[in-house]
Amino acid sequence: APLAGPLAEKASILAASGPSNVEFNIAYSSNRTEGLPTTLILATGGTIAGSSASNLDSTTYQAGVVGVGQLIQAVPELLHVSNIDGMQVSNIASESMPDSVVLKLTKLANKALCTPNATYDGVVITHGTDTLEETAFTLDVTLQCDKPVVVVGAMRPSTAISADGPNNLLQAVTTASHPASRNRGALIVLNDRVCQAYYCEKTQANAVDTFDSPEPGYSGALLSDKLFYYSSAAQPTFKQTFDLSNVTALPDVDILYGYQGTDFGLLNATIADGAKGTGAGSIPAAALHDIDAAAAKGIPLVRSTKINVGAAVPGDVNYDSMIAGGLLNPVKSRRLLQILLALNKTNDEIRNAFEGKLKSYLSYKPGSS
Ligand SMILES: NC(=O)C[C@H](N)C(=O)O
Repeated sequence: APLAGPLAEKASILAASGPSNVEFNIAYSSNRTEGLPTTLILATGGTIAGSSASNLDSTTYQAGVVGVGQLIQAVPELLHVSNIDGMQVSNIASESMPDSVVLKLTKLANKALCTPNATYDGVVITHGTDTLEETAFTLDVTLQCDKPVVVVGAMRPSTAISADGPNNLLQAVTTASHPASRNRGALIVLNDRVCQAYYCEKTQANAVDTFDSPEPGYSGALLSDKLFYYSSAAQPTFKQTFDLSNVTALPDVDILYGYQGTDFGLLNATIADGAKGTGAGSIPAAALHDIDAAAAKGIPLVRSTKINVGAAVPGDVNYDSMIAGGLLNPVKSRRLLQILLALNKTNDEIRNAFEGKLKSYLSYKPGSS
């Protein structure tokens, strides 16, 4: 049925924000202070822009209500740190974030930061937290220069007692406009921590202390309003970057979740429905026949672990028709597979992009160079 009411309005915002339209449509521009860096805020919605009639409500509010100008003006301290422009890219809960808007975000960020006459020093993306790691990962592997993109959200809506959005936004702009943030790819900043987008995940559904990358750890932190990093700039070992400037759409890739009693009829259904690739974890033996058949048709299948921490390791003979996602969780594996398919990579190139570097570590022989 056609959408009605507020949802119809949101759907029309999304329709207007297709990837071919990557002009800066600046809704808010601060007075310029000479000598300060300049940050572009790309607002997409989420709880950071959420609102509720009750200041006690942190769970059943409406996400994606407050506009970018209001978000910025609620934190005048931002203007002591950076000159600010703000653009409203969408205003939705992140569980409704379409691939087209994520593709648009990466194009806007690259245009703002990486073109020869780029005037911005950093980009901040305000985003719902439920799928924030997917957008942040996509930005991380598609950014074409060493300037920072910082993705930020909030766990409490703007109307809540002790809303976390304003301070998170200030910390995000502080991070995006700081020279020490260069050459670190995309970063996620919430709750006084700076986390590398490649590894960072949402780990708690409700609490403000939720984004973490438990094994690699945080890159930096904010003490009051001051940023520091634990180490000099470094990129994740397994990260590769890709140029999406000529890509107009990301292909369909579905995720199938493995559990006791998994119905792998879904695998065939999703392929029949046009999926160009799928992801899964360790696989029930009963599904292997269908998996091998799908792989034989040339459909790349990536298996990645649903456990937050750890790796799907290449070289497992039980699953040799599948590609191992390594350290990437299912949603990040999906994004990487979409990007590789959008760039028309062959299945061997896709396998190599997922497995190559981890395999070279696993095949290391002491004494070899
Ligand atoms: N805290 C949040 O932002 C959750 C919200 N459902 C969203 O992702 O948009």
